[in-house]
Amino acid sequence: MITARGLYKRYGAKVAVDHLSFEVRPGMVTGFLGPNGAGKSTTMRLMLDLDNGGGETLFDGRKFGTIHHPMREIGAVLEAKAFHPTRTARNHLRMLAAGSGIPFSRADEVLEFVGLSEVKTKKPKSFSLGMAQRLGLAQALLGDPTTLILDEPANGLDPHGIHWLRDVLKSLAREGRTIFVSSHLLSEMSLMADQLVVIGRGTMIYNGDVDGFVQRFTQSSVLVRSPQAAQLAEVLRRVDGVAVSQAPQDGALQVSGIATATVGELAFQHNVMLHELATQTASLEAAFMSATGESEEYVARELLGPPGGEPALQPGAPAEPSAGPPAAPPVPPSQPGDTTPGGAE
Ligand SMILES: Nc1ncnc2c1ncn2[C@@H]1O[C@H](COP(=O)(O)OP(=O)(O)OP(=O)(O)O)[C@@H](O)[C@H]1O
Repeated sequence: MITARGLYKRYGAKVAVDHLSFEVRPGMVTGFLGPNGAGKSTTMRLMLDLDNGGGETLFDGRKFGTIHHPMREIGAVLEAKAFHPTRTARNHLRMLAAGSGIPFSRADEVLEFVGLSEVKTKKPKSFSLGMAQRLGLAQALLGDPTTLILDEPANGLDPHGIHWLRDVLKSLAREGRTIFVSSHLLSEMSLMADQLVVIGRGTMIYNGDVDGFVQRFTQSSVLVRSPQAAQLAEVLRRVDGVAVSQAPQDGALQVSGIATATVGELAFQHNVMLHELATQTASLEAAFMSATGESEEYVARELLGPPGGEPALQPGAPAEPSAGPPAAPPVPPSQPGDTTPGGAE
């Protein structure tokens, strides 16, 4: 169990993490979400005593600094490529193992586990980002820790790698470990996480289960198909607070502001035949956009105006807010579920 209390960090006048308190429970995966610059990495660094700031974090009731061999209790990956520049992958892990009283044989075990056995005698500087992520996870698992803290571990992994990572983290959680993982891949997070901590501009937006987050920040709707759709739409529009729209292609009704069961009851009462009646729940991505839209700090702006018109932003001109880093260059269409406007850190 991780207990974070009053975490606080300021860079000059900028408050990066603003009195964050939350718990991360064992036996499940807790996702850590927030827009770019929300303070996720800073929070993780504070939790691991890698940054000076306010507040405290307890791991099963103990502060990080008081744990004798932290690697054997807490495995962390905060930066994908933080490896020794000249050692091989295996020697890098052996060196860390030696410092924590972990047998050398464990290095080969974890390399095998993450699928890097074939390249264990290669230097990590030649590794792709995805391979580096795998080595980072191997490093985190070296001491067979009960707690894992991972910052963007899916970054750079291919679809197979992402699928593999999800299975690994879920099964590690099922073994009773505490898993705290940040990611921008929301579709992935919706498949992986049980609980969420969502922050924006350093402050808490939501702390609870995934379904609760989606329910709180989106509105579910009801999909209805009926040969008497027009008649049913008329009935539904008479109900207070209900909005009905009809798809021009197939005549399906999209109804909001009413429970699915009530739609079924009204159809029955008015002798309307139904071919389909389904609750449509919004995605985690939709909930994230709605929950964090206000707290998005770094918002990409269009570089080019309409064809033939004035550019909206001259190349090289500063983007607001002026206190932040330079405007992100235009990015290609993002992956499904990827809300990162400008890529990783
Ligand atoms: N060393 C630093 N000096 C000054 N400001 C910093 C420093 N590190 C982070 N910040 C600022 O603190 C805020 C939080 O940054 P942080 O990297 O923790 O966010 P994040 O949620 O991890 O972002 P991302 O999703 O882009 O990785 C940002 O506004 C960032 O610019």
